[in-house]
Amino acid sequence: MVKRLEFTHPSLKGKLEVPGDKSISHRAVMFGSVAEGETTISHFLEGEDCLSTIDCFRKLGVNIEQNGTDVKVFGKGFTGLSAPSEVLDVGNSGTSIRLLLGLLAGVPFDLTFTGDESIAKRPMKRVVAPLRQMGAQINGRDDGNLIPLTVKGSALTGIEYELPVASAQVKSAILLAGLQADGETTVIEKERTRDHTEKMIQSFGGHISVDGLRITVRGGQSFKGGHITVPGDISSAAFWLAAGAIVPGSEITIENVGLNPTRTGIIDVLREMGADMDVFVDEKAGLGEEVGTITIRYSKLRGTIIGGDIIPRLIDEIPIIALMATQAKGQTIIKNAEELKVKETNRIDAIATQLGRLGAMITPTDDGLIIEGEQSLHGGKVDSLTDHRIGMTLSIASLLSDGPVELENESAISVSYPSFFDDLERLIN
Ligand SMILES: O=C(O)C1=C[C@@H](OP(=O)(O)O)[C@@H](O)[C@H](O)C1
Ligand SMILES: C=C(OP(=O)(O)O)C(=O)O
Repeated sequence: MVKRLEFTHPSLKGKLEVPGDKSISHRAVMFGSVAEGETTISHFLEGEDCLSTIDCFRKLGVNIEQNGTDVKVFGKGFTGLSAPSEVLDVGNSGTSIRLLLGLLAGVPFDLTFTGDESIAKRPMKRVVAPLRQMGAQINGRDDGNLIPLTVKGSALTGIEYELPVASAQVKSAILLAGLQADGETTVIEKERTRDHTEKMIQSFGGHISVDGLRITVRGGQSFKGGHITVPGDISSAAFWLAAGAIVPGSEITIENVGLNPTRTGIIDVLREMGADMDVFVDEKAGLGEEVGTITIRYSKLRGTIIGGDIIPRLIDEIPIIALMATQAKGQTIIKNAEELKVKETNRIDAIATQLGRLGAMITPTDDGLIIEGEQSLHGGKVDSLTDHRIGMTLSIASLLSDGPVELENESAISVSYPSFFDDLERLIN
């Protein structure tokens, strides 16, 4: 499908709430399923990725009622899951497969995972290798580096594991396996990554110890269901933060957005680039997750250098940050972001080629991008390459382009933000 995006001197104004956080929505369903008793979830992200997680647990015998953004999970406990008669299909979702491999490595039955064309290219050895060290029996293409993968549920033993990559998915997979392993499991992070799994273990009544970058869980724990209100996803809000900052005449307020410090790298970058922005931390969402309100107004930005330990705190926001940088005064350099190569697409290439089609001068490097500032964009034909974040970045770019933008594969956006174009229309003046 092709979407034609054509705007004449738009400005974006208004208040909105973005859909629920994708990382937290996945984890709420996972913990709700292996907890005892009922879990109710409100402001759940009804995006395709999180629906894939629900679908997998239904196939594992968990009764889940989903009514829009309200979800009720009738937990079965770790021991109540049943052998699926079908293959578990994670669709486009890296978070689903990597976390489920950990969560399910120790169940007493066999299962098979598959997914779409993009997930079939994404590396799985990063989770398969440590899980095998724990005793998991996982087999698949390319010695388990690529799906389809089969898991032959087996007894697990705790390990101490130093993460070779800064990845919350790998950390979470090991911790989730550790919950069913014999003894203790310790993960040592390279750099701090999003800590929603750690917070959720606690809010479901479990125990976890976090000592700097060293995180330990013990096996044999049980969890108790409860209520979870999912904060708005800062990774979705990022598109409006960028649009507000670079589209002349804009002023946007985003309410109830998650402000967990392991996710707020975009706010640090906006400040560094000189954005006109107010951030208020309002309340706790009941998960130990900070929530608040951000207001952003158009202003002239300046280029910056982004690298080091901020990268995991903004990894999914790099496509939209690259677009912001095309409008800033001076050059922007993004480095230490090689992980972008193994997302839904190779995002380093996708950003450079697709924004390049609209006239942006962006040089891909081995671990990031060099972006020239103060560029004017023109219309053209672009492609999301079936990557939701690339699709949304190109849609925001169309607000600045002189001439229509034709976006191919726009439907990918529903992976994380099904109401993206409705919200865009509401904000346009
Ligand atoms: O744990 C999570 O929910 C996620 C972790 C990140 O992936 P990596 O762990 O591969 O960096 C991120 O890119 C993804 O969108 C969601
Ligand atoms: C990388 C992403 O997600 P996942 O790894 O879950 O596919 C993303 O949402 O940008």
